[in-house]
Amino acid sequence: MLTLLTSAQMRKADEFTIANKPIASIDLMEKAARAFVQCFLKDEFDTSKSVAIFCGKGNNGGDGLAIAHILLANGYENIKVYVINISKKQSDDFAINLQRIEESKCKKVELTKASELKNIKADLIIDAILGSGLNKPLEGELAKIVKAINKLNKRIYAVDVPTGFPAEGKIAGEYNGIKAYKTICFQRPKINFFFPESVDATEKFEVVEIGLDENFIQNLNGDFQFVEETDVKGILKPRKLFTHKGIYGHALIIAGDTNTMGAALLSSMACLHSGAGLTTACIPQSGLKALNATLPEVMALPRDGTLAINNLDKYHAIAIGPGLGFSAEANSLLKSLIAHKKPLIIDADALNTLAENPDWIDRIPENAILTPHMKEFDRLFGRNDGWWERVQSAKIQAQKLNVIIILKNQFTFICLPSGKVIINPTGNPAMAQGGMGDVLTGTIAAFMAQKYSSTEAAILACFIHGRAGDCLSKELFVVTASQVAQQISKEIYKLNKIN
Ligand SMILES: NC(=O)C1=CN([C@@H]2O[C@H](COP(=O)(O)OP(=O)(O)OC[C@H]3O[C@@H](n4cnc5c(N)ncnc54)[C@H](OP(=O)(O)O)[C@@H]3O)[C@@H](O)[C@H]2O)[C@@H](O)CC1
Ligand SMILES: Nc1ncnc2c1ncn2[C@@H]1O[C@H](COP(=O)(O)OP(=O)(O)O)[C@@H](O)[C@H]1O
Repeated sequence: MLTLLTSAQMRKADEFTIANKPIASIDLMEKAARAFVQCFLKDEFDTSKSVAIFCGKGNNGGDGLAIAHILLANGYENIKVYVINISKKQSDDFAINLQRIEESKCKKVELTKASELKNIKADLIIDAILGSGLNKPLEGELAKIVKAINKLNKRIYAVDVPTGFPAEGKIAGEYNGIKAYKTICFQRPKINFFFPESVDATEKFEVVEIGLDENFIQNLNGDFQFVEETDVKGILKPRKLFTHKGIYGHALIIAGDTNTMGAALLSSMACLHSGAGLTTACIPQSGLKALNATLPEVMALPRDGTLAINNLDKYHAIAIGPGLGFSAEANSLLKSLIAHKKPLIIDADALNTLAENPDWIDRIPENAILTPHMKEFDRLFGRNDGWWERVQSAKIQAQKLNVIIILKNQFTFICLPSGKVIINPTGNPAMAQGGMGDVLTGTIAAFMAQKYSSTEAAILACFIHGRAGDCLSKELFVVTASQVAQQISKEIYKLNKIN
């Protein structure tokens, strides 16, 4: 699991590396600039293009100056550096690199006013005005300069973080910073890149390694962690010889209503393909035919208004909610399940039922998993102004209630009772279609039935669900929830095989 860093922690990692490795601060900057250029050249190999590099006077600006130097050495002849005179202060490494630029053939001008930008005719722009040192919103002439740079309408590459975009913390109001095509950031992605608001600041980002001390970074107490394929491989267990269906647990999916039977089918299908030994779908009578016709492996537990919780003892994991609707029976089932202390997943309509019965929330069993999307989360725990606030709130609730909150989005945030937030990197917009969350719920239920811990089940399910969508989307514009459900077994197989 990769630990993500705040800007303050990044500075600590920087200081530690300089103090403990044989590398001086200016050489670390040079290394960062080289790593940036290497990445930049993968996209931009036409050295006849002209490049305008906008530099502030801190270390981000220092990087920009070093990048100018290295690009010149790589055959880019038409480089011009614009030093933005926004402050009297300058960092030591900026000063050293400025001296180097002044001694080179690189063209350099000082820029104080947005109006001076009118005549700039570069093919490409590199933004090195402000990086992780941003400590207040952009305003005054600097805001005007940034606006004018955006208006040049050229492809912008940002160094480490686009100027004006906070690397972490609340993203306030309307974004007025640099709108980059790509941000090439150092050692770790910025936490805020995982929130939807970042689309205004950068279309994409790429992380380059600059040689900071990895041991030190991993031992920092970072709240945010990032799942890697190796983590998933480390958790997944192979199916052993002589095992039988009883070993892999019995999952119960309480889902579906007259008009939303599909949700129950999708969840149950995903549960089957994710390896539960037995899957039972608790559905309305009206859905029996559909279930038997489409998923013959799944058993049915019809809901006829008399279902009682003592029928549920034999199940190893219970998921409730997909397409469940809002009946008195569904209400009382959820209420009694909460008291039942079984491995539990609460999704969709069951989350909305919880929101209408807030006094049940405190009684949710330990390590239960809640899988809200943004709207369901806000209904449950109150409105949030932006994603930073929402994830902070999910983090607090997961700790307070001792549950796992899987806050779903393009990047899904798995908030643990320990206060850690695990970011899932898989998944893509081809998956933005109804039923996808039902599939995730079935997958989590299957892993819980197979006796993975709630945390493991959450990590495995989110990663593999997204990976299935990623694999399918290589040749499909949109992937359906059924396709993802059916792909899951293949993805588990691939991950297990290479173990
Ligand atoms: N591992 C690492 O960490 C490495 C980091 N490296 C690089 O260092 C970068 C961080 O550099 P940095 O700390 O010097 O900050 P930077 O972003 O250049 O800002 C400078 C000054 O700007 C000012 N300022 C802030 N907000 C403002 C505003 N809204 N409007 C106007 N002014 C504003 C503020 O001055 P103040 O307000 O305090 O007077 C601040 O001190 C990082 O992004 C990466 O590129 C690599 O070189 C190597 C390894
Ligand atoms: N743009 C996207 N990128 C990655 N994953 C996505 C994207 N859009 C949707 N998903 C995934 O699809 C699922 C959608 O869940 P949800 O909104 O509950 O769907 P539904 O209610 O239709 O079943 C989540 O797991 C989410 O992470």
